[in-house]
Amino acid sequence: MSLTCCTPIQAARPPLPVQSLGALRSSFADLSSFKVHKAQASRRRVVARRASTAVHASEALNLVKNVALFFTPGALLTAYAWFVLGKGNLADGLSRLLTVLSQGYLNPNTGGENIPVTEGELSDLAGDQPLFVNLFNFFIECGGVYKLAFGPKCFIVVSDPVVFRHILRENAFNYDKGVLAEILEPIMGKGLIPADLETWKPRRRAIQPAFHMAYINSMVQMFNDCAMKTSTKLERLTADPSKTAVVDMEKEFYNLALDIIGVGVFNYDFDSVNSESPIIDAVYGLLKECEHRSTFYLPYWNLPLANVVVPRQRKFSADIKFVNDELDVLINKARANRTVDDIEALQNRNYDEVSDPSLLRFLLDMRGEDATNLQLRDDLMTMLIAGHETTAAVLTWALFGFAMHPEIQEAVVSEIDEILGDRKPTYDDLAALENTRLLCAESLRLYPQPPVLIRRALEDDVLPGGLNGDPNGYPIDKGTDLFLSVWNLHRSPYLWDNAEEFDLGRFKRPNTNEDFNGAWAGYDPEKMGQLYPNEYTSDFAYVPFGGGPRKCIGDQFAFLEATSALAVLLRRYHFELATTPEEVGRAFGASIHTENGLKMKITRREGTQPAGFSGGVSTAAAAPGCPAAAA
Ligand code: HEM
Repeated sequence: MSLTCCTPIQAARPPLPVQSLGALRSSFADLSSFKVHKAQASRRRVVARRASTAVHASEALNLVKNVALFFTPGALLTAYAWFVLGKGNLADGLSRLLTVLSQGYLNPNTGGENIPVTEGELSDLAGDQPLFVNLFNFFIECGGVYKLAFGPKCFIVVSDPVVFRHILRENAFNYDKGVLAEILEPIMGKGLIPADLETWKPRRRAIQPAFHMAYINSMVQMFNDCAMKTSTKLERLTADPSKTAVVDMEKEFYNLALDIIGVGVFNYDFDSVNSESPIIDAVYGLLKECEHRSTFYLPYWNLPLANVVVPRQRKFSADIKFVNDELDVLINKARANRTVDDIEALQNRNYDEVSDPSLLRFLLDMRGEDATNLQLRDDLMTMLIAGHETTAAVLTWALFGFAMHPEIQEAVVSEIDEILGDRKPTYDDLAALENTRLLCAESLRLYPQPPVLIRRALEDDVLPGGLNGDPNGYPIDKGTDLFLSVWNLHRSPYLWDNAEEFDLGRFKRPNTNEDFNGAWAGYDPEKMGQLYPNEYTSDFAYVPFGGGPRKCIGDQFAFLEATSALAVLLRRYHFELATTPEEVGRAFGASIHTENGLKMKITRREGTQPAGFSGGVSTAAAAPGCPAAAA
């Protein structure tokens, strides 16, 4: 790799462990065509240039295909972009021009004159790797806080736990979701994730109590029943012992997670594990569009007529209308059966007897909560999207990590056999499955979803310098856009031993780095009172669910869901990778989920019960929408 460090601050940084370097070399081998120039200017600057003109040409072609379609005086503007705006290739010129036109400003001032700068063109980043993977390289080169000045926009990239803590918790209300809110607003409206602070505060206060203990317990029963539905499907697929069943488990996890979130949020059974339907198509269309918008460089969908002329935007308009109409029907139906009560009374209901335990029901029944249909729809849509792909990704990567490590398989499966057998797990059982939980936790460390959190400063602020940064901190201006790279944080060689390694025991060991001079408290497993290691146990070095007031509201829901699904499936089946690990790894690099799926050879484990639970632990009725598990 030709990237080198040059500044005094970087030279003072501890050398990378050999293992990390090896892994970095292989992970980022294709970045070796980057060339770094060292500049001794007062402002440190790293200029990266991509050498391959072939890549430039194909990127340019793709971008032109995407934008020229609707950009009416295309030829004129292309020429303007390329020749008048100057440097880079055609794609770079178009990127600058379109962003200027659609967002109305050029190179906003981000303050932070003393922040190391990584500067280049859009095409420098648009290689085979997604943006967040490239950002790791620049982190190693420039430090825990640096400016990314590629194309027309400038972001500050954060990879340091002390700075994460400042932005997410200590000065959290100085930041909103910025670019992310702009991207998600057409889909989630004013739902919790994109909401401005004024909208967010009362909605968070209203929704938080809905995730109470009785609800979570009732959800655990539903998770088990839905996971059993997947197990029953695998039983069918493995029925013929003369044939090896190869199943795309990523797809199965996406279906399972969709069924679960539908029931948990609005008591709607998509039944996507077993069937296909227009509503499932439309929801998947929206999820794909969310991914597309959050990873595409140019917000072309904001341009006039984009939703008429661009086929994928036409499909998006149709999908969102379809899903919104369905949600309206569900909300109106639930509204018609409203039985209003105080929060405490609602939380103390006997959930074994409640036919509709969903969040929607709780929000409608809560006294004093008179959210409009529009606000409820935004909240439901947000949770549908926030709770689906994220959980499916954890399951996919946990199974990948499991399949890759025989010693992990042994530790996880023997624990499930011992604690559960074929019994239906309760909350306490899932809490006792330490190895299965740590399997999920380690997957979330190496493959965090989302890999980057986005913020915009509402007022001027001073960011802490972090490890080896400026001891006086970094002043930033109001309006500054920030990428908080969870990916970098979770793989940081300054925070984790053998950071690139999938290690089930990692979160059982304490960990610290004295170079922080006490500014970072390190990781302490003794603090782990909850189901999973989090921002408190790691002092903001491990934040798969974010941290501070805007932390994920569904963290327990998701963690229990993933643990339950793995417990049910790993007990009953052997899973063996049907493709090479490199293929899976490469696919991950190309997308936020695996591109070719996670193909697994599946065989039944003898002596287990694949199509039902045994042993009478749970007395809970089967969750609505999911089949009653055999007792
Ligand atoms: C493994 C699964 C999940 C992961 C990794 C995850 C991750 C996250 C992260 C990192 C955030 C913070 C975003 C930020 O600070 O910008 C967040 C927020 C959020 N998540 Fe999750 N999430 C998961 C599952 C869920 C589920 C199941 C639900 C709902 C049932 C949910 C609902 C939300 C909501 C509503 C927010 C916004 C919270 C707020 O701003 O107040 N998430 N999630």
